[in-house]
Amino acid sequence: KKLLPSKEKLPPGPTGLPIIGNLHQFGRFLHKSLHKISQEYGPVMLLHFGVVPVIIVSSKEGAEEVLKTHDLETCSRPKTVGTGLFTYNFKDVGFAPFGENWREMRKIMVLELFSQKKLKSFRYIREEESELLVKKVSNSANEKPTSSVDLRKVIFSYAASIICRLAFGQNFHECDFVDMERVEELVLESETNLGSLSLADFFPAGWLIDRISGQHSRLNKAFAKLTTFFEHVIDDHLKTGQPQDHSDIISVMLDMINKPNKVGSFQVTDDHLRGVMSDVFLAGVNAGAITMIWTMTELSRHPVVMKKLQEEIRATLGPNKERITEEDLEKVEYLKLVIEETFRLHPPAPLLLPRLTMSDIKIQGYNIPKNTMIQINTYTIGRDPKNYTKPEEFIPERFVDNPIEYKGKHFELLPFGAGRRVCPGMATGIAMVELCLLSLLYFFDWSLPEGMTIKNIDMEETGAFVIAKKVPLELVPNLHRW
Ligand code: HEM
Repeated sequence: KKLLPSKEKLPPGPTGLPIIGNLHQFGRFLHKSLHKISQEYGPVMLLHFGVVPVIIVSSKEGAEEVLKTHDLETCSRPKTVGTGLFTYNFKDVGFAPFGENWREMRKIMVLELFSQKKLKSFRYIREEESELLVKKVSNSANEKPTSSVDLRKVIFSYAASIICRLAFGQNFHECDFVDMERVEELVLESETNLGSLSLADFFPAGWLIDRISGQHSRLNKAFAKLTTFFEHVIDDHLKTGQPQDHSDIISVMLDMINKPNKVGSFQVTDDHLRGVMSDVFLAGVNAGAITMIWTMTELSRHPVVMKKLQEEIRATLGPNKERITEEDLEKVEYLKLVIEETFRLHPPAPLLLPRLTMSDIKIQGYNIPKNTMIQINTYTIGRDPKNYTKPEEFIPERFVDNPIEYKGKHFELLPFGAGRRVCPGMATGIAMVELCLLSLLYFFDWSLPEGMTIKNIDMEETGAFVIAKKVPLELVPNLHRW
């Protein structure tokens, strides 16, 4: 009652139980449970996660109001136990509440990683890593009999190598403190714990149950692994005396930590450095890798689309190319549509990141008080028959001559979010995704492992904020003969 003082014109929602609210109505995946509940209660709902009221928005119009009309009022983030831990007490970008800390960290991140200049100068890293990826897959294709490839491993290793080279200045192919073969385990475990809901988030004495249930210890163990990895990276920078050369974001931030600022101005601390590393490593590797895996999965389930796509790619780029470059990305129109369609059906972060209202606002005519958490369900928006015909089907052609694109201006497709908190890594993420897919589809013909049929392809999901394919995708690569 205290949190929602005005009963006037609140959104509808299912009646909850005392203390636990609506938690008992949720299944394993929040986005799917909320999708189901929204079919009954409509596109703006009020639910209670324990004692915490949460507004769920599941329509294009509602999303536009939250992310565009009320951008300044809704651009803060609520705090949870998991996000506090993995972001070094909200000293990162993704989960920092709106304010100076967020503004300064986002500025540094954009300048050091995502400016036009950086995007251009990091191009050779992305291209080199995609060549290495092709070499790795070729090795399996050259084996006799040809063996299948675990695309999850290969793709995670590709994404992690790019992110770590451009952000941490670290070439993981030559580094002995991280096992690149198992990098996906580190990323997926950290992300799942970061996004997992602790009871302490929803009940006044929930922390006690978290300790008894083991949730507290699980979070801390996963966090310790990630921290150990970061400490190695930082030590490496300190050892080689790099802080002054400003060649990567870690060097730049170490330099800022060592130079105390004038009284009253913003001071970068050790926690800011680790918070940014956490964002870059988890957000940067995970969402991109997951998108590539879902795209290859959907193509394997739709051989007609796969064939059309490969024919278009090979006809456009011509035969016997030695390597794919980012210039080639401009030429392959249908690949972009296939990725858009994958984003629609498998948005990597289906609920985006939660928002917190900073003043009283109205969404679709309902009163939403200050300090209320808002979740936008892009999973439902992507499946809304008002936005898309035959929404459950994978039809990339729906985007032909269609102005909808994914950059945050069209609210029926929001894989990167929109507004002030839109993903700053969008251009890097999309370049990584397109380059990897183009390389895999130009050089190889793909088939399912022996005995497997399209019907057996498992579509089960896993994850918390970011939703991945649970069962690794195994496919057999065959080098394409011209
Ligand atoms: C295909 C790749 C990617 C996808 C689909 C993706 C998706 C997203 C989404 C949905 C959000 C939440 C936006 C919102 O709440 O409105 C987000 C935020 C964010 N992403 Fe990405 N992302 C990708 C790549 C990257 C990369 C490569 C990086 C960094 C290396 C990155 C760093 C971040 C950060 C720091 C935020 C938080 C922004 C803020 O709160 O101000 N992302 N991303």
